[in-house]
Amino acid sequence: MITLEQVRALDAADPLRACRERFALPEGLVYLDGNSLGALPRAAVERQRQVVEREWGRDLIRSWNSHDWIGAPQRVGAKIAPLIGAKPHEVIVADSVSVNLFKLITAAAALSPKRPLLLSEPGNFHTDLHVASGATELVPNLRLETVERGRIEEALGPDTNLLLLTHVHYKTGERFDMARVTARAKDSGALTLWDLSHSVGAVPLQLNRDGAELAVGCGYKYLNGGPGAPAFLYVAEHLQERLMPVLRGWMGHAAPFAFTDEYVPAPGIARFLAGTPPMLSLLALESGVESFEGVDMETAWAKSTALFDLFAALVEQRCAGHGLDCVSPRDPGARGSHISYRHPHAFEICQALIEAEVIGDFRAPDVVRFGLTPLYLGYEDIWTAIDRLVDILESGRWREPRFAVRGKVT
Ligand SMILES: Cc1ncc(COP(=O)(O)O)c(C=O)c1O
Ligand SMILES: Nc1c(O)cccc1C(=O)C[C@H](N)C(=O)O
Repeated sequence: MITLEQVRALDAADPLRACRERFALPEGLVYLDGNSLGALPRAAVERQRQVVEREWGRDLIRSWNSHDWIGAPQRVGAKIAPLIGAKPHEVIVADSVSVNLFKLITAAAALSPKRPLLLSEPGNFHTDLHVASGATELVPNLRLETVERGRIEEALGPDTNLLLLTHVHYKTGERFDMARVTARAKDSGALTLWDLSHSVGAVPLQLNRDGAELAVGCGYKYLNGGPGAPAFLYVAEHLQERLMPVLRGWMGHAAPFAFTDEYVPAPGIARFLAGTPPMLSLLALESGVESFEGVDMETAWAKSTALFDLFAALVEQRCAGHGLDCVSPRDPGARGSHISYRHPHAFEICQALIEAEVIGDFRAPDVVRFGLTPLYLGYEDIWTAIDRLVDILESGRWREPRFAVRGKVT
């Protein structure tokens, strides 16, 4: 039996406890949705004020040079690099994950025009599959095939052009073995493009060590970059000069201010910029990435696994018989930083929890999902969340009709 005293002892011994102060979170709220929209870093508030009032308001267009706005995509990319085990010049911030997927799929597929297969898994995050299907209409001969994750390695072959996978599954939290899968794909002559949206800032990543060549990732989840924060993309050093962007914007030109008709890609990863970066959002993302300062990802991951284990154990201990079925792997090496449960009334339970100030989210058709963000969650938060969940399940309050009302966003 886990007790509140034991849980409080975990908080007292938590090396990341002080990090919570880096975030502005409403009192009494248990926020378990940082894997969908990260919390607000306190530093972002002052930084945004400064950017708006001084850099935009006073210095105006001079800020592109004087405040190095123009260098921000590379600068913030370089700050993300240590979180993913990449070199600073292998990461750049731009656009959304969806757009970056398009850029990398179309550029990478053109490297092997005789190989027609773009391989992914069914149930991958839908934007990945949608962008991939659009790319097949543009790249001659390319076709998209999805194969269940357990059969992906055997599906790789001489026809495979590109393997497109989400490292940590957005719904279940299942995690691929990046090193192994990348190596298998390489053996068959294919490149792998990893979507790190549910991994970056959550699980320790070593892209260089694991041989990863292409990746994209989200800025507004665990990186705490704010709603609609720009995303990032990674291209391994040795591939950068070989990839020719299809989406050719002036910011990715070798000399944007030469205003020439001819397209000459910028050297290195900068060619994957397209249009003008959204400076307010990009600088908010910089504050979000800086909220990891001094945090070792192995320490964060150790806390994530402990939060997960506590959550799972408390559900087992206190919610037995209420039909919650954990769909996330128990093996920490095989999962990310969220825990998900299947339940026929997952939507209503999720809504009742939100009313009780425990914010998780619902993923259709029947999953309630809880993000475990070690920087700003304490162990007692998990205890409180389960306390409120128990109350909702035992009282049957989730059956009240208002909890069945669906908004546009879940
Ligand atoms: C795995 C995954 N890929 C891509 C996206 C979409 O990213 P964006 O909205 O930046 O296109 C999300 C979530 O939004 C996601 O979870
Ligand atoms: N991007 C989102 C949004 O604009 C509204 C609501 C949710 C999101 C999300 O990021 C969803 C998230 N990618 C997921 O894993 O489900």
